[in-house]
Amino acid sequence: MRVLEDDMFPSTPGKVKIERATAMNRQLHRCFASTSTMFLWALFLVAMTASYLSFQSFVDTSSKYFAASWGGLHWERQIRASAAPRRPPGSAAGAGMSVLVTGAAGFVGTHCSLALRKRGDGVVGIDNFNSYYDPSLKKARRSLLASHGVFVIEGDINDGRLLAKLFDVVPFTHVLHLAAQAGVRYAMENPASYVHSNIAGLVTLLEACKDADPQPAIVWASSSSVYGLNDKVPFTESDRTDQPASLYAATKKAGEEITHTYNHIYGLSITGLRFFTVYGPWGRPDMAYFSFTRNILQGKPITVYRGKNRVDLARDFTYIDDIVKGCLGSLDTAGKSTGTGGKKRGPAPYRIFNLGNTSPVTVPNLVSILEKHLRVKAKKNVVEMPGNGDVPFTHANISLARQQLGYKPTTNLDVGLKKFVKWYLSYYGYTRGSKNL
Ligand SMILES: O=C(O)[C@H]1O[C@H](OP(=O)(O)OP(=O)(O)OC[C@H]2O[C@@H](n3ccc(=O)[nH]c3=O)[C@H](O)[C@@H]2O)[C@H](O)[C@@H](O)[C@@H]1O
Repeated sequence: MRVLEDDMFPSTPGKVKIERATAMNRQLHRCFASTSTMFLWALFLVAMTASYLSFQSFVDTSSKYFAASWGGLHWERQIRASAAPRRPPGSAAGAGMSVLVTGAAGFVGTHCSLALRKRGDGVVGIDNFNSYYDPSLKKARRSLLASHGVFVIEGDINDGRLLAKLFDVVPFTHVLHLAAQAGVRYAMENPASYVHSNIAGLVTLLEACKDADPQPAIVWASSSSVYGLNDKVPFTESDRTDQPASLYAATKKAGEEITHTYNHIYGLSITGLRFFTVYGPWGRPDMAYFSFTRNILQGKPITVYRGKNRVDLARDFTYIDDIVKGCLGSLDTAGKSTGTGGKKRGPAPYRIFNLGNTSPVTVPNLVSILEKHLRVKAKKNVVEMPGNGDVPFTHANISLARQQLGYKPTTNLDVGLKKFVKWYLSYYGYTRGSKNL
């Protein structure tokens, strides 16, 4: 510091004060000038950063907006192409349907969409790709559908504007409504999601259908869980369904009542299908057969629930291909809706069918079959069924579906699980005989 001062100031004493003062003024001025320059630079940088950030957020928002957006000529063209039936004119099977499949990237939705497409019907899918379970599986299903010419829109059934637009672009003859919040026990974790999809979403969809001209016929997924605490076996469509054991079941039962209202007031043709624990390739990872398979292969324990008095739980497990036949049979036999311009012109069909397998299997038996096909022993924790909405058993009477839809399940649990395991190993990259199996 000392050295610096000496260097800066001349040694002549008389001049020192003046020169020092002048020098100090210069210094101060320089200093002031550089501070204000720095201040200006700082201001400039702040302004640049702020405009960069706001530009970024604009880009983010608009890219989100554009990603979630729909509409436009290209979009409409894709929808029309996907919705167009491809049956040869004059073919024995008739002209072909144009079906809007909700939940098309879901398990049952994918299988039904493919089956419809393969026989020459037009299909447009809609799915919100939510994260209830691994969305990458839903995206893989969407790719499979795309490879067969089925276009799946990413959108929510709660979006009334989107639905109105869809009916504007395509006069769908049928709606296969499979979008839902599924899962019995998850309702205790996230009750609102059941109300959002199974109640509010359903009403939004029905509103769009009732306003559509022509009105489509609707086939939709109810559930075996509506039988709730009913203990009269096998479960028949006319049995009591006013004692649900879970919120999930209650929302499905509400769906049956809500669809009845739209049938009664607006003349919508309605078919509700009570599915019984559907399983198979491309299935739902939240279901027991799927999560058991995953855990068994990873050497992790599985929890097997048991009923009161050590009674095993049982389900009327139904293979996906049988369910698909039931869904297509329902679409084929659904009578027309009768309303136009939101007004009913006459009575329209209202039907409810069980789609089950008619031979319940206990959960421990399910585990044994999986062990056999996986060639791995399960580590089982057997615990008493918690009070979480589960019911001890299900068993379908399918006489009505057999009679009216020609529904006849042909795959037993052993055969069905063998097919599931084959798919699972291939999809998740396991190779028999290698060290990963
Ligand atoms: O048929 C139906 O209506 C319903 O079928 C299934 O519900 P659920 O039968 O409970 O099917 P899983 O969750 O696969 O359970 C099957 C059986 O395994 C048992 N389980 C489940 C999970 C577990 O960790 N351990 C276990 O023992 C359950 O108690 C049940 O008895 C579906 O998840 C519902 O979406 C569908 O509506």
